[in-house]
Amino acid sequence: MEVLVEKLVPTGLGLARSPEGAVFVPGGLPGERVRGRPVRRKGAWFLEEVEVLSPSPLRYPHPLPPSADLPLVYEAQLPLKEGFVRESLERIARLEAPLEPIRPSPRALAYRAAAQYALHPLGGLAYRRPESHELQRLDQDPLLIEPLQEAFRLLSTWPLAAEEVALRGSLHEGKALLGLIGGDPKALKRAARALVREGLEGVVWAEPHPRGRFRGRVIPLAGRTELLEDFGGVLASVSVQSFAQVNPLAAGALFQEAQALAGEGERALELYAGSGVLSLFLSRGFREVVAVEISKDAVSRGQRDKARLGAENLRFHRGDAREAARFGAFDLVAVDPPRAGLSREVLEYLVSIRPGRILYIACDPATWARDVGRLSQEGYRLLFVRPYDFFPFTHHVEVLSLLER
Ligand SMILES: C[S@@+](CC[C@H](N)C(=O)[O-])C[C@H]1O[C@@H](n2cnc3c(N)ncnc32)[C@H](O)[C@@H]1O
Repeated sequence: MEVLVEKLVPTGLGLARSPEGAVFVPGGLPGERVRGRPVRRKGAWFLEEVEVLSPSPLRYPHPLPPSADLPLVYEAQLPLKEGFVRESLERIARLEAPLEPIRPSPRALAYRAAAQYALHPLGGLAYRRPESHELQRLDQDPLLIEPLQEAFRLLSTWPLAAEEVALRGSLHEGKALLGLIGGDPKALKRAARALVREGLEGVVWAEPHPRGRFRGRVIPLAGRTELLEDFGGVLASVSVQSFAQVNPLAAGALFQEAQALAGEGERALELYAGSGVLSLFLSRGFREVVAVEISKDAVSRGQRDKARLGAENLRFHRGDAREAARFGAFDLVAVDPPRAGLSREVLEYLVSIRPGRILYIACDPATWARDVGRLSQEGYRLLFVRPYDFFPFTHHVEVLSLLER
């Protein structure tokens, strides 16, 4: 089938029309004629084995990793991402709020401070296609920050008897940590020590787990387990084991603007707080801040960051955001949930305590729009929305927003 890609939809797929109806085109850019094999999945048509017949003049001309699903010159990515947020708001929340201009990533390349790869059995790092066992060997990843580019080169020369690697770097320290997932930790110890001698700052081993990386046992093998990173002027810890923002420069700018929007008050709550970097910002303007996070590693890093920075008025609670009701009422609640958005319980909690302001940071515009739509039915007004580009060369877009009742 041959079609013309008309636009990109918020999931990053190209959209084209055919005599059979709408067709989604992975990797197709607006204005491109493409050819591929139509496949019907979940009631929609998708093109597979896509061949671009007439490339867009805006197509990025240099190599990118397979995970980069928006291969456009940087300036052309930004209006598309802004459009994804506006479209989600209008179509899902049925709201027309003024959108602040998207804030570009301070770096279009070399911005990723965290990444995961499969290890190729013949050595080197590889990309595993979603829902497939097929491995594609990679010889570089220009999206990685410099210390991770070095780690990438080092790992390309060492065959390692593990299944996957997770990398975390720090721009502030100029260093990199490695997580080896799978294999035998005893057998990997010598390699881990050698990798530290070659320049990595630390190596941990993690047991593969069906529910995701770092859900099982984690054993430090050599060197350090944490680094310090600068997020908008706040020095906070990062590790391979638990969430920290992938693009520290872009996230730092978002946290600064979030703090300005949050202003001052008595009590603030952050749900889905990670190691509490945003809470550290909020602790400057609120008498008391409570940070709720489910990951043990993130909470223990947060506790140490809090002690090092002297944020006496910040309190961590390790637990599920659904338990928030036990902490009472707050002037401001900040949420930064995973892609699934807020759970029903968290929405019910917000509606019941009715904080004056809700600061909502989102990594998925569709679930954010769903939640914002629900909150607007409960009397909240969407006062501020700004898309942020945390992930150049991918369709992903972050949203900073403020609701007020
Ligand atoms: C998008 S991250 C945001 C972290 C933090 N705000 C930051 O910027 O570093 C989402 C966080 O929510 C946590 N999380 C996921 N489900 C949770 C739940 N049900 N209750 C509490 N935390 C949860 C994850 O462990 C992760 O740290």
